[in-house]
Amino acid sequence: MKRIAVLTSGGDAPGMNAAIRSVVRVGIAEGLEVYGVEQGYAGLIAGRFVPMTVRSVGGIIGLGGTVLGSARCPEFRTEEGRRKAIEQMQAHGIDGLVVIGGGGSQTGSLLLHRMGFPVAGVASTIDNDLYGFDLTLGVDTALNTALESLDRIRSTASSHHRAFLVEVMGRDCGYLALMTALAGGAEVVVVPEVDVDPDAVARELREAYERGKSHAIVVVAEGARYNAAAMAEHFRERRDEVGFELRMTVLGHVQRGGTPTAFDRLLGTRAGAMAVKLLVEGRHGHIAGWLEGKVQALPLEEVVGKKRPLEPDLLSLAEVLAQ
Ligand SMILES: Nc1ncnc2c1ncn2[C@@H]1O[C@H](COP(=O)(O)OP(=O)(O)O)[C@@H](O)[C@H]1O
Ligand SMILES: O=P(O)(O)OC[C@H]1O[C@](O)(COP(=O)(O)O)[C@@H](O)[C@@H]1O
Ligand SMILES: [Mg+2]
Repeated sequence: MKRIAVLTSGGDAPGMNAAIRSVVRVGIAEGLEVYGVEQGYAGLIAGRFVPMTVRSVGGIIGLGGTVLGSARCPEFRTEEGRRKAIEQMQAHGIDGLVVIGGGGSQTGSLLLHRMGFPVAGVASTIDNDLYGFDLTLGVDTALNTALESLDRIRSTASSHHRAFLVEVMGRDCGYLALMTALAGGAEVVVVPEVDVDPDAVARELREAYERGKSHAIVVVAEGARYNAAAMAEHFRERRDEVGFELRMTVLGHVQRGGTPTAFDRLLGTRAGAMAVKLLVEGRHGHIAGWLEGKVQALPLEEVVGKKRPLEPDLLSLAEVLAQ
């Protein structure tokens, strides 16, 4: 292997820049030429390769987002699109690819691997929905950001004796919501993995009100059957059942931006380094991520296409603690 490329794909995640920096510098230290691909798979298909030097990644370790840019690329979902991507890499003499991204991106990288192109992944998404890993790159920062917002909401909720519906990201995975609720001391958490009746949520709020709580926080995952807006709409005509006056905050992309935590910088750094080693050592079709207290590689075949379960114990713990 002489020349590798690195791209970031899907929703950006804090720590991606640390991973890019690590891929570039470890790759160069291994004697490889390293190219960055702009805008994820869209840039791969269009041949947007930029030669990287040790200097091109100077000063980026603490930056949120991704200096390479990211994209969602429908064309890459087609075999034709993936063939074009491989042709572009061959035309540029690239013989290995590091894909920094989440479940969708790694589905794409597995398909490249099956087409015979050497790939290595870095498990990266704020959703923490990748099967097989304990934590993906960006989750720690996103969780801390959501938590900071929740703390701010709680103080104003308490002053006004209100209940808040706080919606957090995670696509169809409830991990961020559950952990935000647990770490933020929320009264109720609503995740996509459990079908929650909004009337049951109203009852819980009412009980909290009658117990004399000064506020109540419901953390709602965006992918739940009733997201925050749907839940608020459901409660609109039932204010008396809830007790508290109600407000809603959708945290949205705030959770995806900002400076990566120490954990995410270190995870990006170590997983990026491992991805390069995987390519160099010929362990193609693997993905590096955080598992059991260290960075480990798993075969993409074992990771892609499976659903990461939520820990049921933590769901019941959140319920017990919400007294
Ligand atoms: N089933 C698939 N087959 C091929 N490529 C895919 C597939 N799913 C996603 N991708 C590619 O990966 C990109 C990012 O996926 P997405 O699900 O949006 O983000 P993430 O990788 O963060 O989960 C998509 O825009 C598409 O180009
Ligand atoms: O940025 P967009 O395109 O609005 O997408 C929002 C989605 O991206 C995420 O922030 C991250 O998801 P991915 O890591 O799968 O890209 C989800 O939590 C959210 O549902
Ligand atoms: Mg995803």
